[in-house]
Amino acid sequence: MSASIIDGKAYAAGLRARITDAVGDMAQQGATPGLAVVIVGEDPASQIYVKNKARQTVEVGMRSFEHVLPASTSEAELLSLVAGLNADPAVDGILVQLPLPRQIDAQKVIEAIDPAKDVDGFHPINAGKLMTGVPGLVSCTPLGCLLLIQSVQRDLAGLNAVVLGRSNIVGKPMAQLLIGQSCTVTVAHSKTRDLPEVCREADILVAAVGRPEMVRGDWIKRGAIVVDVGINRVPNPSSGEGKTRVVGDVAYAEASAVASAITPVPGGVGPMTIACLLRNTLEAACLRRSLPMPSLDVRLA
Ligand SMILES: Nc1nc2c(c(=O)[nH]1)N[C@@H](CN(C=O)c1ccc(C(=O)N[C@@H](CCC(=O)O)C(=O)O)cc1)CN2
Ligand SMILES: [Mg+2]
Repeated sequence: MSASIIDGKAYAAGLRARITDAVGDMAQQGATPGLAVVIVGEDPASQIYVKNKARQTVEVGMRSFEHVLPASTSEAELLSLVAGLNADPAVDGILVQLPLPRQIDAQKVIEAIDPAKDVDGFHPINAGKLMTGVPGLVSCTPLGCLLLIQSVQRDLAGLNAVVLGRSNIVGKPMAQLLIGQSCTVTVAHSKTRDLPEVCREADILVAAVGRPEMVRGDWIKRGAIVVDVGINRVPNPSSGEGKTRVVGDVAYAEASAVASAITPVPGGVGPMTIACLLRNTLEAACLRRSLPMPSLDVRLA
C-alpha cells in the first residue's frame, strides 16, 4: 500500500478562498473582521509565524493589528495590552503568540483574553465548551487536523483513534474533537506502556509528541489515517554543514507504506493552523455581530 498524501497546503488555500468570499460579503455591510496578533520577544520561528498570520489576515480581507513587544515586557504590560484589545470594538480576535518569555505566566495571559475573542481557543471557557459539546472557539491545530481527517473520511463514528500527546494546545482538544465525532479515543503519552502496541490499534493516529520520526512504520495499522503534527528541525549534513531540515513525529516513508492516507511535514497540518485561525476570527466576528457563520465547505480535487 502507498498512502495518499493529505495536502494540507492545498486544503488551507481552499479554506482561505472561502474565508475571503465571506469576509468580502461582511465588508460590504461595513463589518470587516479584525485580528490582533501579539508577539513578545525575538524567537525567530515565532517571528515567522506572526508575519505569516498578519500577511494572510490581510490577504483574506480582514484588518490586521500587529503588536511587537520587546523580550523585556512585563506581565503587567502584556495584560494591560490584552485589556485594551478586549475593549477595542475593531478587534474580533486576539492571539498572543506562544511561547512567551519566562517572566510572563502564559496561563494568566490566556485567561485574560475575552473568551469571545479567543481565536486560539485556549481560554478555559472555550476548552470547557469543547469538553461539554457546547459550540465555542476551538484550538486551531486540532481543528485543522480534524478537517484534514474528514477530507479523506467524512464519517468517523466507531473508529479507534489514538492521540499521541496530551498538551492543552493539541493533544487534549484533539481527543475531545474525535470524541465529538463518535470515535473511541485513547490518549497516549510518554508514560504509556507498550506504545507501539497501542498505536497499532488506531484507525486514526494523530502524532503530537515533538520527537522526530518517533512513530515507525510497524506501529501503524494497515489502512490507518495518519496525521503528523510534529515540526522538528534536524541536522541535514547532505545539504551542507550546519544545514537542517524539518521532519515530523512520524517516519514518513515507512508510514506511507502501511497507512491509507498521511499528512506530510511540511505542508500538512502546519498550514492548516493559520487557515483555522482565520476561520476562527471569522466565526468570532459573526458571533459578535449576531450574523450566521457561513459554511466553508472545502473539496480537495
Ligand atoms: N498562540 C499560538 N502560539 C503557537 C501556536 C498557535 O496555534 N497559537 N502554534 C505554534 C506555531 N504556529 C502558529 O502559531 C505554527 C506552526 C507551524 C506552522 C507551519 O505552517 N509549519 C510548516 C513548516 C514550517 C517550517 O518549515 O519550519 C508546515 O508544517 O508546513 C504554522 C503555524 C506554536 N505557537
Ligand atoms: Mg499550533
